[in-house]
Amino acid sequence: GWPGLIEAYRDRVPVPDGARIVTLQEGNTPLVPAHHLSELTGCTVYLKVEGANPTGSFKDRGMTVAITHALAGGSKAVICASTGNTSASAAAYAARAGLTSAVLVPQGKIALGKLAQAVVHGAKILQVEGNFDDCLELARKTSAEHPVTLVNSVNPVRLEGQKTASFEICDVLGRAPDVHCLPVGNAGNITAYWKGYTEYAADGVIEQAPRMFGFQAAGAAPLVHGQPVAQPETIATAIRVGSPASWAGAVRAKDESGGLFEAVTDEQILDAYRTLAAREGVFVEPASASSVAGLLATAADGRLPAGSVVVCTVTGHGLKDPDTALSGMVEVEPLPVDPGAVATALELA
Ligand SMILES: Cc1ncc(COP(=O)(O)O)c(/C=C/C(=O)C(=O)O)c1O
Repeated sequence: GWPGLIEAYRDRVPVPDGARIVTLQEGNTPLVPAHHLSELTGCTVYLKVEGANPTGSFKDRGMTVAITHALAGGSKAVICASTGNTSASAAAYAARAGLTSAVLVPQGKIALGKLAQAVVHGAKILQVEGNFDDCLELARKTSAEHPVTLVNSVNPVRLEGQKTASFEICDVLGRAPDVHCLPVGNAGNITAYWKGYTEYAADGVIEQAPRMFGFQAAGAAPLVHGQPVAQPETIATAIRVGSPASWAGAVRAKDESGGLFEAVTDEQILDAYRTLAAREGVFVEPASASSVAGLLATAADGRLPAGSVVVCTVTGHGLKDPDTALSGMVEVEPLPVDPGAVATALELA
């Protein structure tokens, strides 16, 4: 069976000699053909469904490596700032490794499912009076002054794990896509994908790396504006980041690949979110849908050439954010135990 990322890409993911591998068999996620999106755009579109990872987001790719390194280095505790998925993943992998974990989350801005994960895995959860950017600064300062390992994506080993998604895509398709769309918050993931594609291209595994299309929420789009956003706002709380830690890496990926950054509104994100669930059968959290919102926007305005082979990474499972999913629900009165009532309710009668 699938051994997990480190074993699967042993020669490409560095771990300390003799290290005990901490894995939940993350990776090897589905690359689902998106028939409806392909029809809509005139492209051949695939979804890289990262919600299929053990804790429901792509963060597990980086965390298996970061926790393996932390354990090998004799750490007893790890810390991270998070909009939710990093903390969920850190809590799970730390628990598996017997390490304690501390997570700093922005007050009131974390999706329910992610908080539940950090709680159940036994993380020490600290809500910070500030946004994600404040949390990250606090985590960095705390780990600089105390014996606790920082496992945010500023820790480069995280990106060594996350780059494996590019390898999987090329291994399955037998080539790189022409264009890769993904949501961008703290910008570790776009940086990691570019690293993976360029490593495969340098080794001749693929001929051409894709153009990287990074999408940010319109209210939290520092890379689009070229400057930090002081008060980032979006329903897509996972990418509610005003000053990406991997800013330079993201700009390098965009420039070197001939790609682009673009903003998508919360409305476009929610439309894509609903279309994914209703037409492709794929349930993702709002931030993840921004990659598909961007696909649709750039196909509509001609920046995405028809006939392109496109992969959209959808980064987290929809169950992470049940509130947003249920916000569209119409309340219905309970029915009597009567088939006639059901038929009427379903307008079958
Ligand atoms: C579902 C989902 N989609 C996209 C992103 C953006 O990735 P980056 O651009 O690499 O930050 C995140 C990031 C989450 C955190 O940063 C965190 O959990 O602290 C996410 O959870």
